[in-house]
Amino acid sequence: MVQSGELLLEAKGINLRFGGIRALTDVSFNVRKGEVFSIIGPNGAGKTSMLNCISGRYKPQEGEITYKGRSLIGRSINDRAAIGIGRTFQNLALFGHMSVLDNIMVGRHHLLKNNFLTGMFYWVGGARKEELEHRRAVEDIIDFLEIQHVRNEPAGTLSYGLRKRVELARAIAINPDLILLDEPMAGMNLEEKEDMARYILDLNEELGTTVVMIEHDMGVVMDISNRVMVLDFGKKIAAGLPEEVMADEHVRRAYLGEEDELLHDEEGEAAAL
Ligand SMILES: Nc1ncnc2c1ncn2[C@@H]1O[C@H](COP(=O)(O)OP(=O)(O)OP(=O)(O)O)[C@@H](O)[C@H]1O
Repeated sequence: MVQSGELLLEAKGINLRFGGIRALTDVSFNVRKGEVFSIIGPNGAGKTSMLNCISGRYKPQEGEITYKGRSLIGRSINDRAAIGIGRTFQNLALFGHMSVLDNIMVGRHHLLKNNFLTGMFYWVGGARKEELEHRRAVEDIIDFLEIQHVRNEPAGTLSYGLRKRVELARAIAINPDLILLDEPMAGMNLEEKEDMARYILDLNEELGTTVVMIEHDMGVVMDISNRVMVLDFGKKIAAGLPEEVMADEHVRRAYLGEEDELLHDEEGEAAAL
C-alpha cells in the first residue's frame, strides 16, 4: 500500500527490564499509516516484548508510545483494542472447543454496546439488531479469509495453518486500524505461508489496515514489508527499506549468523586443505 506519510504509531526511548534482564534498551521507531512494518532479530532480541509494550501486556519502565497522537502508556489492553489496536499471538490462543464462528465473535465482544439489562429487552430494544450486525460483520471476515468451509467446526480440530487464519480473523474482528502479528507464519508449510502472506497483503491493501509484524522468514519479510526494524539484544541496530537493512553489515553479522558460520566453515576447510 502507498504510504501516506501520516504517523500512526510512535515509540520513543522504550526501556523494559525484567529484574536484571534488559529486554529493550532505548528503542525508538515510528510506523506510518498504511505500512507493513516488520520487526526482525535473533531469538531473545526483544521483538515480542516490543509488541507487548504496544498492545499493553507489558509496561515499559521508561519511554512513550503514542498512537494517533495519543499516549498509550497507562491505557489497559481492552482500551487499546477499543481504539483500534488488534493482535495475534506467537502461540495459538483460540478456544479449541468453540466453533470458528464463535471464536471470531469473541473478538467483537468489546464492540457490543448492549449489556445484561438491555439484553432483557432483546426483542424490543436494539440488542437483536446489534447482534445481527455483528454476525454480518463476522460473516464478511469469514468470506475475506476464505474459511466458510470450516465456520461451524470446533477450532481445535483444524489444521495449524487454518487455526492461524482463524486467529487472524479474530484479531480483524475488532476492526483494527493497526494489527500486531507475532510470527504469523511460524510452523507453516510453504503453501500455508504463501496464503498467509496474501491475506496480510489483502488486509493491508483492501481494508487499509496498518501492519506491525514479527517474522523469522526472511523471504516473507522482504516480499511484503515496506520497512524493517532490526533488534539485537534489546537494541535497535538498523531500520529502513528491506533491501537496505539486509545489506547492512551490522545486521548481517547479528542476524545472519549462519552466513558467518558458513564463511568460518569455508575458511576452516580452506585452512585444512
Ligand atoms: N515476562 C518476562 N519475564 C522475564 N523475562 C522476559 C519476559 N518476557 C521477555 N523476557 C526476556 O526478555 C528478553 C527478550 O525476549 P522476547 O521474547 O521479547 O524476545 P524475542 O525477540 O521475541 O525472541 P523470540 O524470537 O525467541 O520470540 C529475553 O531475554 C526474555 O527472556
